[in-house]
Order: sequence, then structure tokens, then C-alpha cells
Amino acid sequence: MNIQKLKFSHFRNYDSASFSFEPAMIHVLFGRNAQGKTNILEGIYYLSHLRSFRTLKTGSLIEHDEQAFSIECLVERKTRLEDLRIYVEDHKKRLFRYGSPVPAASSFVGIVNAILFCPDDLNLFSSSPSKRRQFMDMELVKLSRTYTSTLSHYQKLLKDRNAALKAFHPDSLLIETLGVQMAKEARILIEQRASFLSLLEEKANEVLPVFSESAETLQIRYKTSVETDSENLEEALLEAYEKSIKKDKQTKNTSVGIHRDDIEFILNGKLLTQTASQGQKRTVLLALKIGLAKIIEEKSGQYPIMLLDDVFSELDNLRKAALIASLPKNMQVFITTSEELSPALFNRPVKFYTVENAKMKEGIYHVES
Ligand SMILES: Nc1ncnc2c1ncn2[C@@H]1O[C@H](COP(=O)(O)OP(=O)(O)OP(=O)(O)O)[C@@H](O)[C@H]1O
Repeated sequence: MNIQKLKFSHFRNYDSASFSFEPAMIHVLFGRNAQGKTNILEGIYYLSHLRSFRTLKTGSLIEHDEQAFSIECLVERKTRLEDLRIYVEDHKKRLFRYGSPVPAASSFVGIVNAILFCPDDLNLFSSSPSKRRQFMDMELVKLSRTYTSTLSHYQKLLKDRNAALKAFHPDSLLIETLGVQMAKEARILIEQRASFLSLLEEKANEVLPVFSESAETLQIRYKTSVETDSENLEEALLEAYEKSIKKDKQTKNTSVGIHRDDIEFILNGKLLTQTASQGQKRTVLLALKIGLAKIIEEKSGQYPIMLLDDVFSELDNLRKAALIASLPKNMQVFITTSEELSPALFNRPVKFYTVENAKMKEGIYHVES
């Protein structure tokens, strides 16, 4: 998948700007801080996810003193060229494909498939389990339609069960019936999550050796309230609900289930959060993102677009070169950096751009600070 053209209108610090990009090439966006490099990545990410990775407030994406923004792109998917446009005004989003309105966001999300690495992602390992579930769900939703519909049905059932637990006189039969339906959906979700994580572990381990002189191995464990290899997952889940029913009635909340699950990362046999250095966490995260791109390519026949925001800080020259070497050759990549990089670091065609005050020019220009 390749973005051929991108156009911003009143998006962040871009009043009106058009960009052209090359297929399957690394694009390095160089420039001083606060010039608009990350805003370009944010625009591409927005096309992919219909939300920003930096803010939940859509209004802050509109250029100051303006009322609306739009992002347009021409994206090449396999042999097809998609013409997409997003127009956002007053929290209202309008989506267009080839100029015709797209009524459902779910039919728009994923036409552009972008994977992002940004410095905040490093919190994945130390933040709450919900962030790790979000990481897993976000990717599974893009990979499987069954996962999307099953997850949304499970979430509805969970909401209904919690409402039933909150009732003045909780209806035990209703709670039990909802539990039976939840267990059915949870089994499908657990199986898909566990197999996704095992594939991700395999792919990340293919990439990891490129980054380090010593052999490193990563294990990714799905932590759920029941044994994932248990013969009858549904029964095991029902037992878990039954065991916790007294507590659930007291707290008026469903305390066990896949909405509480977590992922454990183990590097060289030790819990990653307890022993890994910042550099190791960064390389594991990069291996996960590249592993993810490989899974997407295997499932869909095309690589996603890779957005690497400020990826080089804290990486020594060896690791920088290793990162570039590990990027699949036919993947379109965007890298932002405020440090000047030698073209010798790159083992494949690369285009350098300088971003200054919301203007992007080809080449590297030294700007007086
Ligand atoms: N809604 C907005 N309207 C106008 N300008 C904005 C808006 N939001 C952010 N900006 C401006 O965009 C610039 C920040 O852009 P961006 O985050 O892309 O920086 P960057 O070049 O990636 O810098 P760094 O290297 O520090 O990450 C700042 O000058 C900021 O004031």
C-alpha cells in the first residue's frame, strides 16, 4: 500500500499543502522541532484510524482560527487507486470515497492501513492492561471482521450484565443467561487473541536478532482468567463467572472475563518491565511493529504504511542501520527526525525532505535556529 498524494487544508499548522510520495520508499522528514513533521504522520494516521494518536480532541486538529479541516489522499492498494477525503467541522466528520459520501466510519477505517511507532508507545509495557488490550484489539479489528463483530457483541453483553448487577434486586437468571452468551463470544476472542499473539511473537523474533549482537528472545504471553489451552474454554469461563458472582453482586461489576485480560512480555526469560533497558524496550517495540507489518502482508497481500515518529533518538548508529535494514523492502515508510542522517545509513532508496514552518522541500537544508 502506498500513499501517492496527500493534501491538507487547515490541518494543524498546514493552511493548504499538497505532497507527493514515492511507492515503496523511505521518506525521511527532517527539520527542527515544532515545524510540522509529526503533523504529516498524524494526517496519514487519521486517514487510517479516523482519530489522532496525540489527542482525543478533534478540534485541536483544526488550524487555529479556522472552522474545519480536510485531508485528502490518493492511495494505491494492490492495483487499485483509492481517492479518499475526510472533512471535519464542529466534531462532525464527513467521509468520501471517489467523491461519494461514505456513511459508516467502519467502511472507511482500514482502507488506508498505517502502523505507527511514536515515543509514547514505549508506555505500552508499563501502562495499564487496558492499553495492551487496546493495542491487540486495534490490530485484530483490522485483520478480522469476525473479531470486530464478536468484540462489539461481547461489549454489549458485558454492559447488559453490569446493568443487571446494578439493579436493586439483581435478576440471577438474567445474569446467568448473559454469562452463557458472554462465554460463547469470549471463547472466540480468546482463541483469536492467543493465536494473534503467538504469530506476533514468531514474527518479532525474526526481526529482533538484527538489532542486537547477542541473541535475544521474546515471549508474548496472553494472560486470561482461564487456561487458554483448556479443553472446554466456555465451561471454564462459566465456572469463573460463577465463582465471582458473589463479589460481582457486591461490587455491581463483572470482575472476571476477557475485558480484564493482559499481555506479558518476557525478554530472555525475564519480565521485560523489570529488566529491559530503554534501548531494549525500544528495539522490542520496533520488532513488534515490523512483525505486525509482516502479519498484515501475509494476510492481505500488501504491506501497511509504516509511520516512525522520532524513532532514532536513543538508538546508536548500529541500531539505526539495523532498523533500516529490517524494514521490508517494498513497504512505504515515513520517518521524522530532527537529527541529520547520513545517506550511508540507508541500504535502499531513500528520499530526504526538510520541513520548515509547515513547508516541505525535497533535500536536506540547514536552517538557522
Ligand atoms: N491546530 C493548530 N493550528 C495551528 N498550528 C498548530 C496546531 N496544532 C499544532 N500546531 C503547530 O504545529 C507545530 C508542531 O508540529 P509537529 O508536532 O508536527 O512538530 P515536529 O516538527 O514534529 O516537531 P518535533 O521534532 O518537536 O516533534 C507547532 O508549531 C504547533 O504550534
